[in-house]
Amino acid sequence: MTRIAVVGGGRIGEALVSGLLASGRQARDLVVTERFEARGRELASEYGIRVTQSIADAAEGAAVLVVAVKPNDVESVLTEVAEYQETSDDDQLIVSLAAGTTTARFEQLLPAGTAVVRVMPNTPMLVGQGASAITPGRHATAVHMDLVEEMMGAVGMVRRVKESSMDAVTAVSGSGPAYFFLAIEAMVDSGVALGLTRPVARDLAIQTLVGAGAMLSESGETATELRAAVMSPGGTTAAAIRQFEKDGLRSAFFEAMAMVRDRSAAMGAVKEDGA
Ligand SMILES: NC(=O)C1=CN([C@@H]2O[C@H](COP(=O)(O)OP(=O)(O)OC[C@H]3O[C@@H](n4cnc5c(N)ncnc54)[C@H](OP(=O)(O)O)[C@@H]3O)[C@@H](O)[C@H]2O)C=CC1
Ligand SMILES: O=C(O)[C@@H]1CCC=N1
Repeated sequence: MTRIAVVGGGRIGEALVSGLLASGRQARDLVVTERFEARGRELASEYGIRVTQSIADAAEGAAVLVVAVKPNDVESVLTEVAEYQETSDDDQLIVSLAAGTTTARFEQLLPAGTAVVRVMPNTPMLVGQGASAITPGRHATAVHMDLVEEMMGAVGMVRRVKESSMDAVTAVSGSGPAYFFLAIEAMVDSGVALGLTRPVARDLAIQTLVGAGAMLSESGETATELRAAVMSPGGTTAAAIRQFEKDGLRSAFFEAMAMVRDRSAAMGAVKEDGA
């Protein structure tokens, strides 16, 4: 099976590894590079995978090299990857999970002709429920895209998009889990303020999100139709929705997600001097 090296064993690197193992991929086909030694030991013992501090060590024999470090660390990681590729016969497919960073930026930092596929994943891939968008760099072929689609498809759903859509994808699904986590925090606190115990408020709020999500994905009805079905005329839900609209919840989403788009675009700018 295709050997995958993941550079960066943080939250998203772990989510990918965990999701891939749960989907049936063998631990011997995965290797992680993590510079923080204690974190590396934690991942090795939790998942039974090989963890190394050396990028070259992980890259050797891997068909795919996934870059799962913070955007600020991408340049130093790719410098090491480029050094490795220039001294070896391997020509791995490079898969970027980094927000904002364009395939052009990756190509600038890697040997000429390197195949790059950019992915915007999200953390629910940890439990096989991820949502990813993928887009090819200039040298990625249909075979490379199929390979990445299969890899990310093992941990959730995948859509192919144009690279110009990646900032919007980040606003919807990349950052999206955090919006729902925030909503749950607020619902639990509010339930407690209204007299529920915290465990009861928590269980009810979480199952409500899970159930609503299942209805959205399985019923074939739109969010608007499903919301209307909860809102009895003149009833309790209508009172809540009226207050949310009065407080600008809908426009808060528009503004917050435009902020994500702008932040992602600013991180992605290709350096003019090619440095
Ligand atoms: N978290 C999320 O929900 C999502 C994140 N992403 C993207 O994924 C990437 C990673 O994010 P996230 O996992 O949250 O970040 P983390 O900080 O949790 O993980 C990054 C990890 O990479 C390690 N690292 C950095 N440089 C190297 C190196 N040279 N060699 C080996 N390991 C290295 C870091 O070590 P150290 O701690 O020592 O710095 C850290 O453990 C980012 O680019 C982000 O934009 C994309 C979609 C969703
Ligand atoms: O917050 C971030 O920058 C990353 C990208 C999408 C989700 N987390």
